[in-house]
Amino acid sequence: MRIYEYARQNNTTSKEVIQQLKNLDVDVKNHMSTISIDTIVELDKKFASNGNGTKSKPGNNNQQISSSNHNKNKNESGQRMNKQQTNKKSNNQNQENPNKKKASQEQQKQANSNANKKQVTQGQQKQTRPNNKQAPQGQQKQGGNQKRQDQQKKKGRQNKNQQHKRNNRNNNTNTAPKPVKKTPEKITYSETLTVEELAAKLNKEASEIIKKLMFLGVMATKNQDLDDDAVELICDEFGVEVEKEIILEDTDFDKYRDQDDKAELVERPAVVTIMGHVDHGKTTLLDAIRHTKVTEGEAGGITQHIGAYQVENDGRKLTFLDTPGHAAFTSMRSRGAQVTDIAVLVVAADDGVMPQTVEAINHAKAAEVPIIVAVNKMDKEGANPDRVMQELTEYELIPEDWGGNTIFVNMAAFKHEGIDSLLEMLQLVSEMEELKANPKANAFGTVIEAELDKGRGPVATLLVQNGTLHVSDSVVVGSTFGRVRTMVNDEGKRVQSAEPSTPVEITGLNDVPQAGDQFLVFSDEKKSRQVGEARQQKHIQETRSETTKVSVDDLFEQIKQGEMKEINIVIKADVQGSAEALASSLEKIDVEGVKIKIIHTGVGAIKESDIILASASNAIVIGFNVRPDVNAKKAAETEKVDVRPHRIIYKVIEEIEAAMKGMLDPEYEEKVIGQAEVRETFKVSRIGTIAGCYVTEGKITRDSGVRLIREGVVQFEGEIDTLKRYKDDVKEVAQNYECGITIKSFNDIKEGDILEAFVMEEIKRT
Ligand SMILES: Nc1nc2c(ncn2[C@@H]2O[C@H](COP(=O)(O)OP(=O)(O)OP(=O)(O)O)[C@@H](O)[C@H]2O)c(=O)[nH]1
Repeated sequence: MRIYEYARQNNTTSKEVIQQLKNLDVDVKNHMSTISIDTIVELDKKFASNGNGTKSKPGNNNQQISSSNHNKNKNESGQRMNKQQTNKKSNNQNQENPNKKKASQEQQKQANSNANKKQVTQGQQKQTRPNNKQAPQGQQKQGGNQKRQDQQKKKGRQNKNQQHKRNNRNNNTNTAPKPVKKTPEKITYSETLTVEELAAKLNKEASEIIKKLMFLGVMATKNQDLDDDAVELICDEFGVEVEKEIILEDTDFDKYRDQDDKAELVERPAVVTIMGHVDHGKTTLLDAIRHTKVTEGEAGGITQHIGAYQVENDGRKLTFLDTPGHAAFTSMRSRGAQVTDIAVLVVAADDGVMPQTVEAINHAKAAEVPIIVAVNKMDKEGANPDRVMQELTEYELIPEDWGGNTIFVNMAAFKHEGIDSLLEMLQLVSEMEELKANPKANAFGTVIEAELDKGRGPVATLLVQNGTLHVSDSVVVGSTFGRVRTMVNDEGKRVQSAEPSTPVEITGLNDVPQAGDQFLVFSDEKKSRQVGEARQQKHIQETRSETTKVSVDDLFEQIKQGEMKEINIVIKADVQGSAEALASSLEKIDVEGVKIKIIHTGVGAIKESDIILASASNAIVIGFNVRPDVNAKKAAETEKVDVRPHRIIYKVIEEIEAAMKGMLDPEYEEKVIGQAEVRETFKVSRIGTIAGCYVTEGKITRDSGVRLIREGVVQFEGEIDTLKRYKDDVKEVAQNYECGITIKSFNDIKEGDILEAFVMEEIKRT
C-alpha cells in the first residue's frame, strides 16, 4: 500500500503518516512509497494511541491493491530500490560542508529529508491489504509482542509452536487419546486463502479458525477470503510459521533486476523538469540553459532535440527534460515513471502566480520533488519579485530570507541573466539529494519520447536511470524490444554507451514505445526476446479488453455516452478515386463534438490486414464496391469489426451521419444468404448469358438480389432473372448443387465470377 493511500483511508495527510513512519524508524521517500503490512499494523497502533484526531476507519482498509496499482508499484520499485540502498544520509555531512549556502542546504535538506530514504522490498509490492481493520487491532490486543524483523517473528512462532506441542501432549495425557492431525510447522500460500483453505493447511477444522477469528473480533464464514494479516494472526495463534510466496509475473522487470551492490553506487546527475504557467518563459529558459552549454562547450556542440539534454556546470552534470510544462511530467508519473529529481518553477515577475503555476506546484508536491523557483522576466518593467514571493507563500513556498526553505532565483532568461545562479542552486539541491546509481548494472530507465521515423524506424529517447546502456544491448522497452542499433547523445554525436541520468536516442526496436514506458537491458538476448514478446502479447490483450469495438449500430450510444470523440474509419474501394471521394465526404460530416478520422484508405478487396488494422484502432470498415475475402470475413467475425459494404457514396454518408446522430434506421438489413461460383457460361441469343454455377456457400433463391463479384470487386448489382436446375425453374438451390442463373439486364458474366445472393431482412432491435 502506498503512503498516500494509507493517509486517505485514515483521514490524515501523507505528511503526518511520513512523520509517524519516521518515529517508527521506517525510512520512506515520499507519499508514493509503499509500506509493508507490518508497517501498516504499527502505523495503525500509532494512530490509535496518539488519538490525534486521525480516525482509523474500520473496514476502510478492505480493498486489496488493484492490479493496476500493482503494476505501478512494480514499475517504481526498480528506481526506488536503488535509493533504498543509496540514499541513507548522514546528518553530519551537512555541517561539514563548507559551502557558503550551508543554511539553505540545511533547510532544503530538511524539507526533502523524507524524499531520500526508502524501504521497499520486492516482496512487499505484491502484498495484499488487510481485509478488515479488526485484525491489526486484534494483534494489538496480543500485547504488541511482534517485532518487525522476520527472524524474530519466526523465533516467536517456533517457541509458540513448541509450547503448543507441549500443550497438546499434556492434553493428551488427561483425555482419551484422539487421533489428532499434526499441525504443520510452516505453511505457504500465494494469493489469498479462505477460512476453509487455511483450516485445511493447518489441519484444523474451519470452525476452530472461525472461533479464533471471533476472539480477534472478526466474524467470518468459512468461504470468506482472509487477508494477509488475518492469516498471519491465525497461524501465530497455532504457532505455525507462515510465508507468503510472491509471484512476480514473467513480464515484470522486477523479476530480472538485480539488487545493486552498495559499493558500486556512484553519484549521478540530477534530472530537472522546468514547469510553470504558459508564457512565463519555460522554453526560453531551457534554450538559455542549453545555450550556456553550446557557448562554453567544445566547438561544434550543436544541441539536437532528443527530448532531454545535459549541461555541465563546475565540472558536474545536470540533465534537463526538454519538454516544458507539467503535462509530460504528469503523464509520465501516471505511467508509474518518476524521472524528475528537481522541479524548476518558472514564474514571470510581472505576472505572478497564475493557474498553471499552482498546478505545477501541486504536481511537484504530489511527487515530493524539491522545487526551485525561478522568478523570470526580471528585466521587464513592472517586474515585482516580492509579489511573486508573497503569492507563493500561500503554497508553502517560502523564501529563505523569510524563514522558509525554498530557493528563489531571480532571472531574465531572455537575456541569459541568472542562469549561472540557477545552475548553481540546482547543483546544490542535487548534492543534497545524494542521487546515486550503479553504472555497472544492466541499464534500466524510462522512455522520454518516441516516434516512428520514416528512414530509421522506431526511434526512442531513453533516460538511463541505472546501469549503463551500450550499443548492441538487448533491451525490452515497454512492450517493444530489440537490440540497440545506434545511440546518439543530445549533441547529435554517436556514442557507444550511456551512463546513469544520460538521455540518448536509440534505434533498433521492433515497435514504437510510449513516453513513460520503462526499459531494461538483458544480458541474455534470448531472454530479452522472450520477455519482450510476452510483454507485447500482454499489452495487446490489455488494450483489446480495454476497448469496446465500434459498430455503426451503436455509434450514437457511444457518442452519447461521451465515449467517442473521434470515429475511426477504414475505407476500401474499387478505385482510388472513389476511396478519396468517400474519405473527403466523410470527413466533412459535422456532428457536434465528433470527428471522423479516416485511418486508412486502399484499393481492392477487404483483406484480413484491413480488419486487423480496424480492430487495433477501433474502426469501422467501409467497403465501397468491394467485399471482404474469406480470411477478412473470418477475422471480422472474431475481432468483432463492423464491415459495411456500400455501392453509393451518398448512402455511406447518410448511414454514418444518421448513425452519428442516432437516426440510424434499424428496420432492414441486408443479409447475404449464399454464394455461387460461375463455372461455365452459355450465350443464348434470345436469353443472354446463362451462368452455369455451383453453389459454394448458403443458398441462392429466385427472389434474392444478386451481386457479381470479379476478383473481389463488385461489378454489378441487380436481380436474378431465372434460376434453374437442369431445365426446371426452381425457387432455391442449396449449397453443393449446380444451377443455371441469369441476371436481369446483365450479360457480362465470366467464368470464375462470384455471384452473391442477398435478401433484405428485418432486424430485431433490442
Ligand atoms: N522580457 C523578457 N521576456 C521573456 C523572458 N523570458 C521569456 N520571455 C518572453 O516571454 C514569452 C514567452 O516565453 P516562452 O519561453 O515561450 O514561455 P513558455 O513558458 O515556454 O510558454 P509556453 O511554451 O507557451 O508554455 C516569449 O515572447 C519570450 O521571449 C525574459 O526574461 N524577459
